[in-house]
Amino acid sequence: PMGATEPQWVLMATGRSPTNIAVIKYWGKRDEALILPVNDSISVTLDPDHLSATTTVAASPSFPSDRMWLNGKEIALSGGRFQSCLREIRKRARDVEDEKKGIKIKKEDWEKLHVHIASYNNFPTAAGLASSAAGLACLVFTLGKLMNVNEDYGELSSIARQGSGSACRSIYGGFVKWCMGKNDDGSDSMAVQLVDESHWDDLVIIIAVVSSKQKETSSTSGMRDTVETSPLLQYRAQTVVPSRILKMEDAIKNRDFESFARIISLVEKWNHSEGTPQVAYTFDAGPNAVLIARNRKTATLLLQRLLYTFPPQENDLDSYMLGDKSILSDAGLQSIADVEALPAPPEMKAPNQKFKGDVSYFICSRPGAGPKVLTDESHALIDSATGLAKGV
Ligand SMILES: Nc1ncnc2c1ncn2[C@@H]1O[C@H](COP(=O)(O)OP(=O)(O)OP(=O)(O)O)[C@@H](O)[C@H]1O
Ligand SMILES: C[C@@](O)(CCOP(=O)(O)OP(=O)(O)O)CC(=O)O
Repeated sequence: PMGATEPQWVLMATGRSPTNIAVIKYWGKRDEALILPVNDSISVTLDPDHLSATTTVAASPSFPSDRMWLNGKEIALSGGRFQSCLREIRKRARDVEDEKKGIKIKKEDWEKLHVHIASYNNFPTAAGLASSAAGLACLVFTLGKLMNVNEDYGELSSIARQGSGSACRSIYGGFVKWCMGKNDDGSDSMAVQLVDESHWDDLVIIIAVVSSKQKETSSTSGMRDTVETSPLLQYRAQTVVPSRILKMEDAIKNRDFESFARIISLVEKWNHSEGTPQVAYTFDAGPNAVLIARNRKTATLLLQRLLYTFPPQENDLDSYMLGDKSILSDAGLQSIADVEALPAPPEMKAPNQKFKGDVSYFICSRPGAGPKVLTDESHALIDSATGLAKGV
């Protein structure tokens, strides 16, 4: 029933996708348009409760064009990456029937139907916290649901890859490997799940957000510069990464924190003084540190050290720790007074080194699950009556 005289309908789907943090980084492309990398990479997916994108996609015969709102502001969909994702999902669209709403869409109708997309990130966008990974994975996953796409997750990851490379890894939970592939058309460049989020669930991941300002250099242009100017990148891609990928896969499968931490380096002093690594750390293309503690107990000891050294600027602990706030009480830190009473860590040689205000806030997270559909209509970001983003 798509005639102009019929009452117009709006069909919607809402999904939520996690971010991921690479422990073996993707850096450098061999094909810019298809987003094909020069090396394999491995990441851990973060709990979507703490860091995720939520996206509603809507289709209606009354929409004259495709439109998108990100965090309440309309943005252009004309970019090649958004267009690739839309095109690839549309190509795979199938018949959809919603009996309750009396909507019937034939496979071939999808070519003519336009979509409205509204997305919201529950963390800062374009600040080096992989918003593009969560965002593009969520767009592809949710469009796929709306259009009843039947492809397996490998295929979806390959489409998400064309939106942003790291997005292909956010299609799965747990630990994920992006296999670079060999084919020129990118058909074998996709992500696979190594283990799900329950495999190594005592890991605690604390992100120190040093700056949530928009980065000056995007990963896209940063890695382009590296490809063009660094004679070392080839050596990394061809020699360093392949052997590390194997070691990292073994470390993950065996929950071998020592190997895992050695590969991505150490939180130097403490790990040295303990003799065996307690915490691993990694950075993406930005200033924010991602700290990975081997278990909850270690995470509380880490947090005491972090808050001793980086006390909050404002006298408010609640806004200083986002995500899983319960880590604060586990560490015995209920109030600013508790933070002020923290003793200097024994391994610290210059105990007066405190850097108030250097960290904006922390986010406490853990390995998390992959994308999912949010069926409860209250999560929808598009108003089904108007077809427009809510609250704009
Ligand atoms: N929820 C979303 N839905 C769709 N697109 C998004 C979403 N969030 C971010 N993006 C896209 O990703 C871009 C930001 O990506 P960019 O790579 O610059 O930053 P980042 O992903 O936060 O950092 P990095 O990838 O280096 O960790 C935005 O300008 C927008 O185009
Ligand atoms: C440092 C990284 O986070 C780089 C991520 O780069 P993007 O995936 O954001 O780049 P594009 O493919 O150009 O969109 C490392 C990683 O996630 O593996």
